[in-house]
Amino acid sequence: MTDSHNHAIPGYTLHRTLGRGNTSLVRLAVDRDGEQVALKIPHEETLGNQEAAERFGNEVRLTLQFRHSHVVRGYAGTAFGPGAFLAIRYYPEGALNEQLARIPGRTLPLRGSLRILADLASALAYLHHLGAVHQDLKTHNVYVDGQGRAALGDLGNTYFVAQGGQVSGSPYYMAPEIYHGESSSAASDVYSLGILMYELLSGDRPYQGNSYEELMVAHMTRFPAPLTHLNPAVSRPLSRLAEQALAKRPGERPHADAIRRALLSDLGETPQDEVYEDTKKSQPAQDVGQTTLMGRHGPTQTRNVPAQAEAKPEAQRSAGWNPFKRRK
Ligand SMILES: Nc1ncnc2c1ncn2[C@@H]1O[C@H](COP(=O)(O)OP(=O)(O)OP(=O)(O)O)[C@@H](O)[C@H]1O
Repeated sequence: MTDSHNHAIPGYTLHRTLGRGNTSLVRLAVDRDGEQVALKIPHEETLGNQEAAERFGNEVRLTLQFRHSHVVRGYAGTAFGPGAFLAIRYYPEGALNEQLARIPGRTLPLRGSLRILADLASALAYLHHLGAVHQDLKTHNVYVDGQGRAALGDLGNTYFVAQGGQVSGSPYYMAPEIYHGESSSAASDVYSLGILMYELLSGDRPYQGNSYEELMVAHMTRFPAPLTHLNPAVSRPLSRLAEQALAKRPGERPHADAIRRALLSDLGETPQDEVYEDTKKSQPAQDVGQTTLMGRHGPTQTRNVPAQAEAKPEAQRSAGWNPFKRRK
């Protein structure tokens, strides 16, 4: 597409293209230790657009800052400038939407779905514990490894609630209050998790529409059938929680950790309290003026980068209709 993808990135040997998103090209690469990584390299258009460049910079910093087994692990990165990149764990199967597209009927075995959902609920509980919201939970941003364990990726729209941030989301997964123009919150992430629970456990997203407006009306006014009616293998308590996750009012939704516990119970496991690795909670994205380049074994180098711009008021939704496309 552009030159920005072809420049060398010190320390990496670039191999084939894994995928192309709106923001970046993703290449398979091998690092100095001979390990495979996925390298996200922003498009030239991304670097040339302040808002898009900030979103990429935000993804770099938060991915390197967060430490959780179900958040895609970041190894190294440069947040801004012509050498910007992000090295993350490589998932040979690609994103979950791509994995599902290869399966007849787009349905995983029940235990596989429960495990993925439990891992994602765990990732959300971690972000919410830190005071952050993800804003874009969907199968496109979920990566599953060979053991069937899931990690949440694409932190470009993630922000710390106390700092404020730009509201975003994908129409299929967006909570009613986001359609209303309100701020996102832990509860709006939980709503997206509720949509994903229906998608993975019943085989279909609960709300459909042929336009942004139709989908908005569906999210605001309709109620899906209980999950246990659509898939009798789902327990009643879990089914109830999925319905509560889709409550129209954010205050009526459960916490992500309650959903994690119910999912583990359906897997026949006794849920334990989660213990979090020490994440640099004191460095929310807007305050960080440096990007730390991390090796696999810790920080190796720092570079100055501009601090992120002030949070902007809500922007217009995108003109083109794509129910998976982020609302920016
Ligand atoms: N860690 C990874 N391992 C393997 N493949 C990956 C990985 N990350 C991304 N990909 C591939 O690259 C594609 C594009 O990635 P992604 O959607 O994150 O791009 P983006 O431009 O940053 O995102 P967006 O389109 O939301 O702005 C994915 O659909 C997937 O096929």
